[in-house]
Amino acid sequence: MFLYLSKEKERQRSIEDGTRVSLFALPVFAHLIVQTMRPNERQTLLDIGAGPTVYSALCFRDVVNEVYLTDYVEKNLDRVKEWLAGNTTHDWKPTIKVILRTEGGNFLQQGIIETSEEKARGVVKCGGIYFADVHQNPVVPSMEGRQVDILLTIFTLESACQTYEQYKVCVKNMMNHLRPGGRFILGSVLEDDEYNSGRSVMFTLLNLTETKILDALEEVGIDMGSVKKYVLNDEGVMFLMATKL
Ligand SMILES: C[S@@+](CC[C@H](N)C(=O)[O-])C[C@H]1O[C@@H](n2cnc3c(N)ncnc32)[C@H](O)[C@@H]1O
Repeated sequence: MFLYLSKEKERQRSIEDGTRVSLFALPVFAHLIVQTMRPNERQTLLDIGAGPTVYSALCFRDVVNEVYLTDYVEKNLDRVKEWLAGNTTHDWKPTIKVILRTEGGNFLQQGIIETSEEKARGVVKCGGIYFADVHQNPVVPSMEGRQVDILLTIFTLESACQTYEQYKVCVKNMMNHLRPGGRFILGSVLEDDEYNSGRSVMFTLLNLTETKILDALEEVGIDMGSVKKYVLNDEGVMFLMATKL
């Protein structure tokens, strides 16, 4: 029992490390999208491999009308459904504070944290919470034949794939859910084969270089001239946003 609890704590800490970086990158991309896409061009966002998290809904609450949160693990989807129903045991307020601070907003303003969380719930209520498997086509069976304006996937492909060949197929599968002219947002661990908290290995990962990732995106019709990327060498992660041709 003790071992289980301590593993769970470490898992939580490792997820928090990744989160810190996401909460910097996603609000920046959200801001860029508002500046470059008209409201009617940015109605829908699909997050593939959201896990038990609602970061994308929180960061894009004012950018799109519908957010679809998806994952492979049913338990993760249940956590998100609990949050949507207002029954969550996880306190999202500290996360919302960080997002508001990155956005340059006044997180001390009375009621702003609660309002922001309600807005995020609203966009997920207009969207949905679905099963996804990046190895399948369609990746999200409930959205078969549907394409969204923004497709986002953070730290998912490298944990779901064991070979680079698989990775390229999964990128292709996912891209079928993005409309031409839509934005693709990727967060990836670079040049590492394990996701850890510094003390123990949490997940094994496909070891990816920046070049390999960019090559895979070029093959599936991403406009390479549109790529905006942040490589955080100290953290060993890359975030990028690009347009599908
Ligand atoms: C490291 S977590 C990232 C979660 C979240 N995106 C974040 O930034 O914290 C990787 C996620 O990928 C999901 N995943 C693993 N295999 C998958 C697959 N074949 N299809 C879709 N999602 C998958 C896992 O369930 C997990 O939630």
